[in-house]
Amino acid sequence: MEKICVAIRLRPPTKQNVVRGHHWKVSDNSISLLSAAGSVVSGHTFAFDTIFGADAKNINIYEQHAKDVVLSAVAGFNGTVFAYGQTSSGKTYTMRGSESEPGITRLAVNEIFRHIQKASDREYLIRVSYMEIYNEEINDLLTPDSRKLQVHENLEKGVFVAGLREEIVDSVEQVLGLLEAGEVQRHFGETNMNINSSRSHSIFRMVIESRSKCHGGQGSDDVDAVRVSELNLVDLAGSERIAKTGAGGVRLKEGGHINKSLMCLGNVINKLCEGGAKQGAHIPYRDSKLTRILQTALGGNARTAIICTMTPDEEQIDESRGTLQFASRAKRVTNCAQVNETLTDAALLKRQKKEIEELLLKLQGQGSKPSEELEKEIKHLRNDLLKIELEREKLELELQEEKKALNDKLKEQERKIENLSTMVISSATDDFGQLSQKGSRRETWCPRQVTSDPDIQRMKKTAKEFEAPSNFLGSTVPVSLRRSHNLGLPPAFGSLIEDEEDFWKSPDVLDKPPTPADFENVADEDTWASLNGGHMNSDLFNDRFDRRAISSSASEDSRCILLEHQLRELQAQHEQLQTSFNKKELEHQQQLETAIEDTRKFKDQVDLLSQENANLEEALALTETQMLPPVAQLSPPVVTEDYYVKKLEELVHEMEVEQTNSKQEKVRLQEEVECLQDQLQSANTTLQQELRLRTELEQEVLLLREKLNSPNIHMQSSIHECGFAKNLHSDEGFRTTDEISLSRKHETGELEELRSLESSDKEEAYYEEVKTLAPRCSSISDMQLDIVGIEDRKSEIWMEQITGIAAPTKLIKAERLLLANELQNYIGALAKQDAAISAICMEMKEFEVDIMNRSRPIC
Ligand SMILES: Nc1ncnc2c1ncn2[C@@H]1O[C@H](COP(=O)(O)OP(=O)(O)OP(=O)(O)O)[C@@H](O)[C@H]1O
Repeated sequence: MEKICVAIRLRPPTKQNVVRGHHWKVSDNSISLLSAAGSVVSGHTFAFDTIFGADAKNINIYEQHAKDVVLSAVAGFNGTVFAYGQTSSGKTYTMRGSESEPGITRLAVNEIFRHIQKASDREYLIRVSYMEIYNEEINDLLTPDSRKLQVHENLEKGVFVAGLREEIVDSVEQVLGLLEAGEVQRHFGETNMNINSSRSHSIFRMVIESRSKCHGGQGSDDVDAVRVSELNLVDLAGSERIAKTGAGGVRLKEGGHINKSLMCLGNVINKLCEGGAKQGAHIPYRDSKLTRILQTALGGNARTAIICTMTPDEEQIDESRGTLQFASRAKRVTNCAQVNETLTDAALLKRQKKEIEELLLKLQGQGSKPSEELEKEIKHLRNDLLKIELEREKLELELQEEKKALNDKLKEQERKIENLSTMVISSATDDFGQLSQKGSRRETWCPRQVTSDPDIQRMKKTAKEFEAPSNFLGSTVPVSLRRSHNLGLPPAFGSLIEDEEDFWKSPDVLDKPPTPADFENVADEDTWASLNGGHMNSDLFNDRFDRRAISSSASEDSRCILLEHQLRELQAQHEQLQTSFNKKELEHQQQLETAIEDTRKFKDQVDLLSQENANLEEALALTETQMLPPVAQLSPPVVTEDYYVKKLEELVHEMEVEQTNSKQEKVRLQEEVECLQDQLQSANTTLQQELRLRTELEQEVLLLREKLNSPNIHMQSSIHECGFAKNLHSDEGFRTTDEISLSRKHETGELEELRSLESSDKEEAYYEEVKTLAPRCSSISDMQLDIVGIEDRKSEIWMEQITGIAAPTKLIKAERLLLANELQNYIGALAKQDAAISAICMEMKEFEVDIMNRSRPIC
């Protein structure tokens, strides 16, 4: 047994910098309402396990308050986390959150998948569903067309929503996708208090199934047990005051439904915290869809955490107080959570098989002792069977008793209807046919003074008429009503009385009305009230008949109408009883069937174990016979011939099974060989590819080597070319022409133009110019001067050329370095390829050996 965990979350105020009147103050784990002066308002201090202030983040709330419930759900306990509070207090903010601050739902989903991925010993299957309760109708948020779903309950599933879609999921992303899709379908709307107010309660459910990964192996007994738990993450719609939300039309209707269902939730919590569940009192889960769906979470087999959200605003003090009161009650509710583990049929069989094997082993090891154990086991099972049978009988008896009681009730109702029918008829007859005979009847049963007025006497006699029906409630003596409280008067009858009021006020009519003590034989008032459909005023009962007596035939008509009305109501009651009787009968029938089914199963188990026991005893006898000394063996065999025949047949059967198995194994091995051959072939292909790649790489390396050598040659030839050109200029007989042209160029300033030309083109341009300008040279001195200039210029150009070559040389060197690195990398890659190829070769060899081994004929 554990209590529901309740935490309070205070959202930030909606208005900043307001004048401080009454306000809430949090200190440690308690919250109090303070007046403007700062004193605590009496009766307004509430204590809780945790109170989260306005600066708390969703992650803090999850870690401290919801995480345990989520992890318990992974471990097989049912769990529910829900947010409760008035509108706009931050429920959706807490449960759904935002992109920047994910809420409890997202954090829980992440946690579950993180946990599952880490778990190495169990495997999990997760299903999710998402529904909303809108205007007291259940809609499937994952299937928009699925509306108005119904809640059902059965022994196997407990309370469930029929037709709700469940999606199997295997990743956080998939769940978040479904959540988003569901959110789109959910009903939100704008009110004065919240621009995006939830108009429905939403329930996001994760069903977590898990089982041990080593099922089928040796080890724990419970390896095949399956755990199934549910985690409900609920975002409730908030309670609202119509005056504040300004709801009208659709919003008004929604608000009504929201408030009603929250009231039902409050009622359930109230009943539970008063200890109703323990005392077996009725808990009104069925009053709303919300409480019905959350039934397990409230006082049932589940761990539950509630986050009560509230706003600190002064205008919302009443609502916040309501939330705190709800929270205080909720934290007193106790749940009884346990791991939900089920055994599949296969697992059950396996467990039993294992038990038998163990028993056999013991039998072999310890002589006859295990058979005692077996007997014990059988006894135990028989006891269980007996218990179940007893329970079934009890149920049958109960059913019969209930049937009888209902039948009796029905009969009684029928009798009453009959009586009333008779009364209706007789009253009509009395009124119109037998008025003249009334004078001869008994005066009165009322011990009071009677007037001499003939009308009044007639009235009294008519009152006796009511007393008369001898079969009224099976009594033959006069009956009256016990007056204790006023049950109200039907309007038609009321008006009748008003008409005659003056008459009754007259002191001559009656002295005093009779008191209950005046009557010895009285009928129960409730019976009378039920006969009259709860409308009869017992104070007026006696008077009614007196007044009727003196009233006209119209009042007799009213009586007829009244009786007919009662008759109709009784018939309705009768029908109701009949329906409930049928329902009860059906329920009992179902219970009976279940009990019979259980009994049958147990019987089967007992038979199985008895059979097993018999076999074991036979086997034991046989072993003992075989172990007898040779002389003893000469004595007549303990086991019959039939037994041997049976054993032989079994042996033959076993061999046949083994043969079939070995055939299947052969086929499987052949398939495996084929598969391995395929693998070999693909490995061969890979090898070919690797070899081709290797050749390519080698070629590439060669090319790179060539490339590395080539820049040297190029550089040397460039240098050589430069030197050669210099020599050429000094040796050739162009000098004069050059000198002339250059001196001319100096004169004309055209040499400057030449200098700006690219160094490679400079020489050529220079000679061209020399050729063109030569005829223009006239004096030798000029020529001599020019020769000096030309020489200087030439050496300048050569220097430029040499400097020009230095830069490419540097580049080439860098390139060479790069290429060397690249080459190194290629060589490394080549080595890796070599290693891979040798590994593949090794693997291939292993495959071949394996294939050889497997292809050997099976002995
Ligand atoms: N702790 C908080 N911190 C910051 N903002 C908050 C906090 N709680 C709520 N809010 C803001 O207040 C507004 C109303 O919150 P929310 O919609 O979660 O309220 P609600 O209780 O779900 O209301 P309803 O019942 O009407 O759906 C939102 O804009 C939300 O961002």
